[in-house]
Amino acid sequence: MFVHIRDLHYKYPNAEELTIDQFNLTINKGGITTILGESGSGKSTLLRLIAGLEMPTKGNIMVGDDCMCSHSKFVQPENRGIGMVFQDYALFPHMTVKENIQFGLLKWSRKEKKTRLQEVLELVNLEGYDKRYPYELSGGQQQRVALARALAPKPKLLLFDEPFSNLDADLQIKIREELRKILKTTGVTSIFVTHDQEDAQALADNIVILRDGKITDTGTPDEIFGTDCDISERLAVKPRVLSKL
Ligand SMILES: Nc1ncnc2c1ncn2[C@@H]1O[C@H](COP(=O)(O)OP(=O)(O)OP(=O)(O)O)[C@@H](O)[C@H]1O
Repeated sequence: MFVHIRDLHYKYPNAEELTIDQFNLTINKGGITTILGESGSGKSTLLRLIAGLEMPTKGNIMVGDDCMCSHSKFVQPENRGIGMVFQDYALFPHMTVKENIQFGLLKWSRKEKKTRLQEVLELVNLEGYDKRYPYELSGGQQQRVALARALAPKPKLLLFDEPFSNLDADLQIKIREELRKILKTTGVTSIFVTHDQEDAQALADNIVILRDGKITDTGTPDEIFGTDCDISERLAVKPRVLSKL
């Protein structure tokens, strides 16, 4: 599913300034795009707008045939074909891996649910873990369950908000390599937000650099990081924004 963001502006009702300012972006079907920016640059806000959890103040976001603008009605992301993975995994602690993964498959038949559970467990390399509870899993395994749960309903678009920030450095490298392979196998369009340049470089087909709610640069990882130019200047958030955190 392609994503087309046109002239997007967003201001929180209680804020004085725009958090997202004249943002334009097209993401092709099947692509992996990373939004890279420092704390306070507007990454999570942008992701919430794409998910339809906030509506634009101005401009619009097309996710496939679905257009969101200032007067759109709220629709649950999963009903728009959008899956989300957060940094804290957001697994239900009282549910097994199987129950967590099948949670979003309410309308599926028993047989379809069983087949899909096996498919996604295989995809994330967790066959045989279906009866475990989240507290019986390592951080990396919990992250893979969160991914399996997001993939289970066959979303057309997957959104990731700092998905690796709770993992240690070695596991982070391993999981992001696995994740890139899984996403390319499924062909799902994906958007990551992160402040981590290595995540952005290792995962993305395309990188968008966000600063104070505006795009300062876009390109492939080679185009963004392949120069001698220090990108910290392009990432730096103005102190006045940081002072609000
Ligand atoms: N509910 C809110 N009301 C008013 N301002 C908000 C609200 N949520 C976030 N902001 C402000 O919007 C700006 C962007 O916040 P956002 O969470 O999108 O940034 P971020 O890049 O995801 O940061 P981080 O990496 O720290 O999560 C910040 O200045 C923040 O203070």
